Amino acid sequence: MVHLCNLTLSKSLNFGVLAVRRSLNLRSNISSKCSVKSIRMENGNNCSPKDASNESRGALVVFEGLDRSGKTSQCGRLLSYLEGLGHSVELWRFPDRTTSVGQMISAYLSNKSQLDDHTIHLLFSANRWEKRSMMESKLKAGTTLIVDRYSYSGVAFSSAKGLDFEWCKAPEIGLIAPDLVLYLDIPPEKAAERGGYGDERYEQLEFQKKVARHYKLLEDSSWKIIDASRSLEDVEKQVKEIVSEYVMSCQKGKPLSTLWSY
Ligand SMILES: Nc1ncnc2c1ncn2[C@@H]1O[C@H](COP(=O)(O)OP(=O)(O)OP(=O)(O)O)[C@@H](O)[C@H]1O
Ligand SMILES: Cc1cn([C@H]2C[C@H](O)[C@@H](COP(=O)(O)O)O2)c(=O)[nH]c1=O
Repeated sequence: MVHLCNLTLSKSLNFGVLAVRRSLNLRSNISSKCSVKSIRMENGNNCSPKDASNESRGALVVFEGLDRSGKTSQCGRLLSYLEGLGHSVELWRFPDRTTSVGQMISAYLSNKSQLDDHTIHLLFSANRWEKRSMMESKLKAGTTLIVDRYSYSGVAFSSAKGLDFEWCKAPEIGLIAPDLVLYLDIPPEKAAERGGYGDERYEQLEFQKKVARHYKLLEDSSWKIIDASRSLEDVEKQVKEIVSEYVMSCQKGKPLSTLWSY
């Protein structure tokens, strides 16, 4: 089914570099605009007809899961692994607290400010939109992006507060769809036993149980569920086994697509 999306992408705002850019950059074919017709995909819509041209690109690999499920630890390990294989790869995270929007989010999460639930939801989304065009450029230039949290966190956490699920998804429509979502699955009670839990606003056991239920509603064909209650090394091994295949298929020219299919 043909689906019109007519996206006009904003120019990238300050690219607060959490990203670690290293290693070989195999190609440079940078286009930061996309204004277009799209075709429905399994977990999203094609970004533009041009993106269906089988050009080599980097993969968008997203880690999701409850607070303290081990995402940051696994992102770091995967970064080292892919760099070791000679890939161009960067590590990103959302919220990106370095931008002015990100600083508002950070103040909210650390209980230094209060915001209406809808407002903070839209700020989280805006924080992804301000990176959207840079994300597309990097991927098209052949850089694989490992991203610590993305739109799924946005929807799972806000809908767990009671906001309408579809309303929560709406501002994410048109962001780049991940090629792979690695969901680190852990019982909320076990995550709560891990270091540093309880420092920020959402790190409360009963709330995290609700978030886990809302995450499950978001699972689609791009997801792989990983048992994150195992050792760091066992989780790392499984992540590596899964990711290589996705990086290769993007190198072979899998088209970019956008969130969100219905
Ligand atoms: N598989 C594991 N087994 C035991 N401890 C782990 C494992 N993975 C991570 N940890 C520990 O749990 C804590 C949280 O890990 P990490 O920061 O990677 O999680 P996170 O999902 O990124 O957390 P958050 O979302 O709250 O930022 C750290 O102290 C880390 O060393
Ligand atoms: C991206 C995103 C995150 N959240 C929540 C999830 C976590 O509780 C915090 C971020 O903590 P981290 O240690 O920096 O991962 O924010 C959210 O509610 N909505 C989002 O879009």
